[in-house]
Amino acid sequence: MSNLLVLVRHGQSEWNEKNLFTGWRDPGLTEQGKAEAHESGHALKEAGYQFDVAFTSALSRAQETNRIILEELGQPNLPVVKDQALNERDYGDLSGLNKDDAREKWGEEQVHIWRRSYDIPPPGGESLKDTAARVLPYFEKEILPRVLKGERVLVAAHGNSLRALVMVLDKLSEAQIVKLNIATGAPLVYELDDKGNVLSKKALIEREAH
Ligand SMILES: O=C(O)[C@@H](CO)OP(=O)(O)O
Repeated sequence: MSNLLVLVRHGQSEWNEKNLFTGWRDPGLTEQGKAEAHESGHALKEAGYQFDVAFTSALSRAQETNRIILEELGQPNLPVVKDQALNERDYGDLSGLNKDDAREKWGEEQVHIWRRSYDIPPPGGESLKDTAARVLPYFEKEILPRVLKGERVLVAAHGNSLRALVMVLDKLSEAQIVKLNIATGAPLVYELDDKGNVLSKKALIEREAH
């Protein structure tokens, strides 16, 4: 298949499990998170996918997920490009706080706005729009040209850096992006035409997103 782009969010992290805002903090994967990464790699292998290059962020949970997937695919030595442009959104002052405690303090609606709105940043952190302003130029300069050359590309990143990408690929509005959650360890397989438009999209694993 030509023009293959697979996006995958890292498996469950230790802070996902503890329900803490994470952002640019760097916890590792839980056992469940590692299992989700293995499952992703296995599903990609079963579906016959192989890659020419993988991109990931500067954070361990995405790098570890990427490593496990490549191991499952039998491609442990694939070139991997790591860049902080693909990092999770910076959660600013919320980083390290418990999400339920934050709801009690600021209210359910305010916390949902910080987590899922397009252009309202959490205090001291990045909105999705801010995140997109670093993810998209990186995608357009470093990732998309390689996809369009026919290289098969895997991107292992984060809930919100991937929401920024999916928003553009799926042509979602600011209202639609509020409702989009990306599940951990569940590859999204895109086939793009030679201009970068989406020809097909499928989720290889159905998992509930939180
Ligand atoms: O804490 C975070 O960094 C992210 C991803 O786990 O959380 P949220 O889903 O609230 O954007």
